[in-house]
Parts: sequence; C-alpha cells; structure tokens
Amino acid sequence: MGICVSSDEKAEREKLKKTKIIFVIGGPGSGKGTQCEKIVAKYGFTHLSTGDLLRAEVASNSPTGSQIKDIMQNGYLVPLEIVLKLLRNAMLQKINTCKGFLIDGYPREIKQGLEFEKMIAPPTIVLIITCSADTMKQRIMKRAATSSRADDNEATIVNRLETYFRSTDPIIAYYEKRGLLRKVPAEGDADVVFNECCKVIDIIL
Ligand SMILES: Nc1ncnc2c1ncn2[C@H]1C[C@H](O)[C@@H](COP(=O)(O)OP(=O)(O)OP(=O)(O)O)O1
Ligand SMILES: Nc1ncnc2c1ncn2[C@H]1C[C@H](O)[C@@H](COP(=O)(O)O)O1
Ligand SMILES: [Mg+2]
Repeated sequence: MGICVSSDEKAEREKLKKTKIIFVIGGPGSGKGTQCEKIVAKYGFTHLSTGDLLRAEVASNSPTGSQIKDIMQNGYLVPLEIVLKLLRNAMLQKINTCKGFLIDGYPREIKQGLEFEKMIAPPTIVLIITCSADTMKQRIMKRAATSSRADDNEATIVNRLETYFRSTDPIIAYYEKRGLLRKVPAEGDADVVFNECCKVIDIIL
C-alpha cells in the first residue's frame, strides 16, 4: 500500500517546488549572513539560516535544544533529521508570502542536500561564498567582540573550520556536476562581494 499524503501536504509541496530556493554555503565567518541580509534588502527573499534556527531552539530550552547545545558549542554538525525538520517547518510558515528562499548554512553534507530534495524541492542554485581560513578566522574573532555566540571562540573555530573543509569538497563536486554551483570570491569588501552575488541572482530571476 502507498503512503497516504493529504491534499494540504500535496499543495505545500507544489508551492515549495515552484519557489526559488538558493542554498548559500561557505565556511564559518565567510560572510553568508552578511550577504543574505543584503540580498533580502534588494530582492525581498526570505532568509533562513539553519544556524539561527538551531540557536533559537537552544535558547528555547526545549529537549531538542538541550540535545544540540554541546554539539554546537563545540563546532560539530547537528544531526540531519533535527536540522531538516526545523528548516522545513520554517519554510512552510513562510511559503504563502515568500518571493524565494535563501537557505544559509545548508547543506553541510551531501546527505543533507539529498534529503532536502526528497522532503522539499531541488535548489535553483547553490551559491558558495569563498575565502581563506585565515580571513574566516579573523572575521569571526572580530565578530566575537560583540556577538553572544557560544561558538565564536578560538578553540571552537578550529573545529568549525575542520568540519567545514572535511565535508565541503564533495558538496562542491556534487552541485558543480549538476550545473547548479555559483562561486563568489569573498576576500574583498562586503559591497564588492554583494555585487558578485547580484550578478548570479539576476540570471535566475
Ligand atoms: N566581505 C567582508 N569583509 C569584511 N568583513 C566581513 C565581510 N563579510 C562579513 N564580514 C564580517 C561580518 C561579521 O562580523 C563577520 C562574519 O560574517 P557573517 O556574515 O556573520 O558570516 P557567516 O554567516 O558566514 O558566519 P557563520 O557561519 O559563523 O554564521 O565578518
Ligand atoms: N546544516 C547544518 N547541519 C548541521 N549543523 C548545522 C547546520 N547549520 C548549522 N549547524 C550547526 C553547526 C554549526 O557550527 C552551528 C552554527 O552554524 P552557523 O551557520 O555558523 O550559524 O550550527
Ligand atoms: Mg551566519
């Protein structure tokens, strides 16, 4: 017997499939959030950062929040099922008013990308923001002076960078092969980087 899918769920899936979805990936501190803010201001897209969703879950003191607090504080990846459930719920909450989604910080592993396509829809493009590990480290250490993020410290940055470099090459290869990857160099000033992001986005509008 097949799995029974309600008509509401079918309608939601159809809407998600018709909406533009941009994955925004890149190392810790590369500038994903900064670029997403600028993109939202210009294009009116909806920005969902998996890191922000997970931090909100921790702040809520829910059982899931307690489960993931140490993982995040130490710079490791939160289990896929937890991230994808939060992300899907957040997307469904916005689907009726959304001009397009910027999914910041997802996927972190190929498996996350595959599950997203199964549960939600394929991405329109994958924007990767690239800069050196030194630049990322410097940006995070500067941000640490004012951010309240538990993972903005030297020891955790080492783990976050290791985690990023270990899992990212296969992701790049996977989306490059499908013609979906768009690389944006991010060593320069945020406005220069934004200009490059716009060139990529204008093509899919
Ligand atoms: N192009 C840039 N030049 C200089 N500083 C930048 C640039 N882009 C961002 N920043 C600053 C803003 C922040 O204080 C810090 C990290 O940027 P941010 O957008 O928060 O990165 P991110 O979202 O990729 O990091 P994380 O993965 O840790 O959430 O660097
Ligand atoms: N997509 C994700 N998968 C697993 N874990 C994640 C994901 N997005 C964020 N996280 C966890 C692990 C990260 O170190 C922290 C902070 O994320 P950030 O994108 O730097 O805000 O959250
Ligand atoms: Mg961020």
